[in-house]
Amino acid sequence: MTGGHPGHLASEAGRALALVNLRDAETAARQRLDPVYYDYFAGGAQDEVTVAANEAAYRRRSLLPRVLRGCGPPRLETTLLGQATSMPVLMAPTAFHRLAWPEAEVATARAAAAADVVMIAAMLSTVTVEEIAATGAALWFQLYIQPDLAFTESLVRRAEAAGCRALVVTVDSPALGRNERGDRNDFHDLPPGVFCANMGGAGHVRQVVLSPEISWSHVDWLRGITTLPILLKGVLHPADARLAVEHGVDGLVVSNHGGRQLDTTPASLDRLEPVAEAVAGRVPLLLDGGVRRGTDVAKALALGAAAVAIGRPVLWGLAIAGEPGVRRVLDLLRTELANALTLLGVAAPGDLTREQVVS
Ligand SMILES: Cc1cc2nc3c(=O)[nH]c(=O)nc-3n(C[C@H](O)[C@H](O)[C@H](O)COP(=O)(O)O)c2cc1C
Ligand SMILES: CC(C)CC(=O)C(=O)O
Repeated sequence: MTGGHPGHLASEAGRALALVNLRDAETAARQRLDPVYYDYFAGGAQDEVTVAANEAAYRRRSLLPRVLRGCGPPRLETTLLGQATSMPVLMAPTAFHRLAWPEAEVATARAAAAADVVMIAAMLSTVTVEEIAATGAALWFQLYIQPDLAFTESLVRRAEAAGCRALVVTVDSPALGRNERGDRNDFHDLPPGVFCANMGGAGHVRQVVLSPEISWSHVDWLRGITTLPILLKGVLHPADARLAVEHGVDGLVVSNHGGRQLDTTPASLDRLEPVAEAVAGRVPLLLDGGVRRGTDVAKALALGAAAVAIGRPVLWGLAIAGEPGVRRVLDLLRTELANALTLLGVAAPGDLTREQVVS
């Protein structure tokens, strides 16, 4: 073999190609990131019990392949709430991409567009939703409903005008989770030049309000002001899933916010079946938290998710190499998922069945 291992290349493309899996991406990102920002991205609430539980839940379950089905190469294309995507994997909304890479969410969105996956753009992005949309990526918009409903409505109108195709309302955040890494690092403010671009205007940047006053009446209000599909992100209890359907919600993201809100909540994967039973197929379910392997995606789909979302791995790819880094993360997961489905003996994600996951 001639030439160096791609890891020896200094270029962004070389660094991206050197990644063999999503776990490598965290290791490589950690080497490049300011330790304070690494801690912000990697960390969770308090003892990080839930952060660990999310990944452990995938390890606890086994996959049961079928043989001799002659399926041919699997087809990964999926449609979610009318949105076509190249695979059942979305980018979860994550705040503050400029802490990872100068082009921030624009680089992330370019990777989403190149990979033909949906990016759920965070309300707390460091470039505006209009700039993110200008990349041509398929976007959904994540919203923290603000007590100032006029301001919240203005954000919804901007997301609609920018072409976002769904609203993802985060409901697990009536307060901020207690991130002790941030306390130790004294990381409580964004550095100069980094700000919540969607919250700006009239010369000042609004503080986000994570309000314990937000209730189902706000969901009803939102339902009344927009025709976009509404998903609630952060539902773990079957009773809440039922209420969501009754309130006209179009989809749910089963999520514990990557273990960053209430610590010691169960692994999101462990809540998928109870929530699926409660909604009984009336709305599609997404799942996030701890998805790091194609086999993880397969397990989530077999247990009832229409798709999964990944949070931190996107940030790791971004921190390593910007757009090519994020593309690499998505390519690796796509290749792993295709390989897993082939080995499972299924032709498409929708052909996975419940009994192919055993405990
Ligand atoms: C650094 C970081 C910032 C996040 N910011 C948001 C946010 O602004 N809004 C939101 O709904 N979820 C946010 N999340 C949660 C993610 O959407 C997602 O639920 C979680 O990251 C999934 O777990 P994973 O990182 O293990 O894939 C954030 C997660 C991380 C790691
Ligand atoms: C600033 C926070 C509200 C963003 C977030 O959701 C998170 O860091 O998990």
